[in-house]
Formats: sequence, structure tokens, C-alpha cells
Amino acid sequence: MSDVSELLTWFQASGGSLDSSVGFTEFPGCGRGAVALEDIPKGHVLFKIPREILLSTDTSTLPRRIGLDRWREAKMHIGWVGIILCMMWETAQGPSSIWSKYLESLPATFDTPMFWSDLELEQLAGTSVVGKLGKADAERDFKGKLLPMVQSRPDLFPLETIPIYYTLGIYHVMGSRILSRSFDVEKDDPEEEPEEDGAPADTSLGSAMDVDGPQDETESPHEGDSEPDDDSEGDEEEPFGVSMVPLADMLNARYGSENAKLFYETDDLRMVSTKSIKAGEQIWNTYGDLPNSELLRRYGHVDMLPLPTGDLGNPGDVVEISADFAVAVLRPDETVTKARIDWWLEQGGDDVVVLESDLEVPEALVSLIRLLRLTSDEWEKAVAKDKVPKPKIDNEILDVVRAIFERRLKEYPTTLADDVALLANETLPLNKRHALIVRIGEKRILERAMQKIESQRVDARKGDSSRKRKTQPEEEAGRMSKTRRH
Ligand SMILES: C[S@@+](CC[C@H](N)C(=O)[O-])C[C@H]1O[C@@H](n2cnc3c(N)ncnc32)[C@H](O)[C@@H]1O
Repeated sequence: MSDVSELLTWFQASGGSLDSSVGFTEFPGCGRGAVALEDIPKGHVLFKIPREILLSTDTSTLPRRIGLDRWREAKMHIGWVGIILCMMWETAQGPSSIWSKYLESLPATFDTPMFWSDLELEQLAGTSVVGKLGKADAERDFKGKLLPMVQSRPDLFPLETIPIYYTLGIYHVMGSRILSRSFDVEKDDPEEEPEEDGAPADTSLGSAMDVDGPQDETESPHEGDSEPDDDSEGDEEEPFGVSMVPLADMLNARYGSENAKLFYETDDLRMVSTKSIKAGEQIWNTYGDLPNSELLRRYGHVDMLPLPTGDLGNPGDVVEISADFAVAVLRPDETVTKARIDWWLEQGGDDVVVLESDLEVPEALVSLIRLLRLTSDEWEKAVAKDKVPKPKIDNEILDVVRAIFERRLKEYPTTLADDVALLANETLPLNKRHALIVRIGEKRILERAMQKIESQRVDARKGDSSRKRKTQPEEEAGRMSKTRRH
């Protein structure tokens, strides 16, 4: 990585402007980040980035050199393979690329599990990280799309440059740069009326770092798996393009700490303070207040903050629970399961439910359990009505939920107590430490959720008996005293 000052010189020479209130410095444990050099009021423009210096498949000349028809025929417009190839090609151009100083400033190594050894990945067993790495998909795109394109155009990709700039290793590095630093930028629409008062166009960017705003309405390449699914895309032009946004990608993020956000205007993008920031404080963007599993997978770090329980962790942590656990606990026969799960998915249900740190039993899980427990008659009626069962909780359902959580907890090879003891060792290697923190966060949620179910069941029993006592006091009292004698 080059010096930040070289990047800033390039940025300003390329038409970017940086307010005197903003500096860049190293923050221990966070790498480089932005700092307020003086008190900054809310709504202040921290820096402006001209659209021309965004790096994307629209701004790089490579797609046009290849030919836009050929580009689309080779499906380079789908997923990240196109922008990765542009980034590789721009790097190969050396100083003649307008992004050479920017590309030199980007990290080439990552702490993300994509680069972990198999032994290190074992530390993540049970967490949702492993199934989402997307390594095989990336390799398939590299071999099936990128390499054939590169090999077919020696005029653009001279043979001797292939082992230097167009390798699988570099493909993963570029993919990780995109995953941890890109934004989904709304494409500039010349037909659209400009805002009258020149205010930022109605909303902030959706991005790898900020999932609010327009991204909610469109498929994000940063959501879920590393890249959008090839099959899910038609030939329609996406309204958002994945873009590398110099300088905006120098801001770190921490749960609940956002004090700046990127906004777009017709000609430029602007980083604007969303709160007042005191001199000396870090300027934080948001990556969407993600759980530690996702922070680790995409960015290679985790958040550790004081939690209401007194522990340290990430308040945004969640546990993902596959529908398979409900099937395994309820054990309906295979044909019943298949038909019902297919129908559940057709109805818009997900095959994974998410347990959050508020410990509320996910409504989708309750509906799914009820669906799997329907008798054949009830099932036929539900299909005829085209309605999945209502998420009504009672003690029987709570028993199933608890059994599902117990089963989910067994997915981790170690116990919560083991992990907490291991984490006390301050000399642990970073990856192992991060994996432990992810595991501990998830297990705490599961264990607390099971305790909550226990107290819900006790409350329900108390509620039942007091309700019944009201209606049939004598009979009920008799039964209770009998019960006590046993
Ligand atoms: C968008 S970049 C931010 C700039 C980056 N720190 C740099 O040195 O270029 C995202 C990366 O910053 C680091 N980072 C961001 N927020 C962090 C945090 N709260 N704790 C630790 N590292 C963080 C992670 O390595 C992440 O992949």
C-alpha cells in the first residue's frame, strides 16, 4: 500500500476536493481511517469525489475496447467478473491508468476467511460464515469467464502479462477489495431532472458499507453470497453499478457509530457528516451494523462493544437457523417434507430463519413448524387457501423451538464455556480469536434464547393456572393440591 499522502495528491489532482477539517491516520486495530482535525458540524461536506474517478465497468475503457456486444455475450456484465477484469487490466496498465495511484493504495492482503487455511476455517464450524465464502463460485467465474476472455484478446492482454496480472490469486484479491470497499452507486440518469436546490439527491448510497437507501429496493451484490447469482439476472441494465469510490473507502465503521455518509449528486459523490464530530474523533461510515459473522466474512474484523448483558460483543449479532433443523426435529416423512418445504419457498418463505439478539422467536420459524405439523387435511386446506400457518406460539411450539435451538447449538464442536475460556488467552492468533468471537456471540444468543423459552413456558404455565383458577376455582384448586401431594 502506498502512502496516504500520494493518494490524496492524486485525488486532488483528479478533481476531488477534501475539506481542511478532515485528515487520515492509522487507528490501532482498524488500519487507516478518517479523523476530524477540528470540530465538524452536522451536514458538513467532508470531501467530494468526481464521478469520473469512480472505478467501475462504466468508467474503465476496457469494456468498450473489448466491444460491448462481446462483453455481454461473455456475460461479463453479470456479477463481479467484469469489474474484477477492469481492475486487473487497469493495474496492468501501470502509471498510464488514471487509477494507478488509487490501485496502489489498496490492500493486497486480507484477514477475511476467504484466505484462511482449512485448519483455520475449522474454527468457524457451526457459524454461517463457511457456507457463504463463495470460493468455488469465484473460481468457476475465473476459469469459465475471465480466463477465456483474457486468452481471446492478446492485443489487450499480452501473453506474458497473464501470469502477473490475471491469476486466480489476484482474482480473489480484487474480489475481496470489492467486497470490503465498493459502493452500489446509482447510475447517473441524464433524463432525470436535477434537484432544484442542488441538495443531495434524496438519499444516501447503498453500498457494501451502507445498506440503507436505494439498495433496499434493488438486488445488492454485497448481500448474501459474495456475488449475485448468474441465473437470477436478465439482460436488463441494473440501476446501480458496483463502483470503487476513492477516499470514501477509507472510512472505517463500528456498530452504531456512524457519523458520516456518502450522498450522490449528478456530477459527484459527497461524504457528509450526519452528526457533529469533535476534533480528534474518528469519522465513521456504516457498513450496515452487521453481525460479527458478516463483518468477518466481508471485512476481516469484528466489533466488540459493551452489551446490555454485561458481556462484550456485537449488538447486531444473529444466529442463522436452516429450515433443515425444523425438519430434523419434527421428522415428517420425506415426501411430506419435500412438498411442504417447496410450497413454503413458493410462498416466499426462506430456507433460513434468523434469531436476533432480542431473542424473539422468529415468526417464520413458528409458521414453518406449524406447517410441518399440519395433518394431511389441514395441509390441503392451507394450500387451497394459499396461506401459510399463522405464527401463533404455545407451549408445544416452544418445546419444538427449544429442541431446534438445542440441535443448532450442537453444530458447534465446542461449548460456550470452552470458547470463553479459550478467549481469555491473549496470545491467540488473530484468525482464531476472530472465529472464537463469532462463535461466542452466536452461542450466547442461542443459550439466552433457550433460557427465555424456559421462562416463557413457566409464565405460560402460571398464566394457564391463574386463568383456569378464575373460571373453575374449586375444581382447579383440588387438582393443584393433588399435584402438590405427588
Ligand atoms: C472500507 S475499508 C476502511 C479503510 C481501511 N481501514 C484501510 O486501511 O484502508 C474497510 C476495512 O477497514 C478495516 N476496518 C473497518 N472498520 C473496522 C473496525 N471497526 N475494526 C477493525 N477494522 C476495521 C477492515 O480491515 C475493513 O476490511
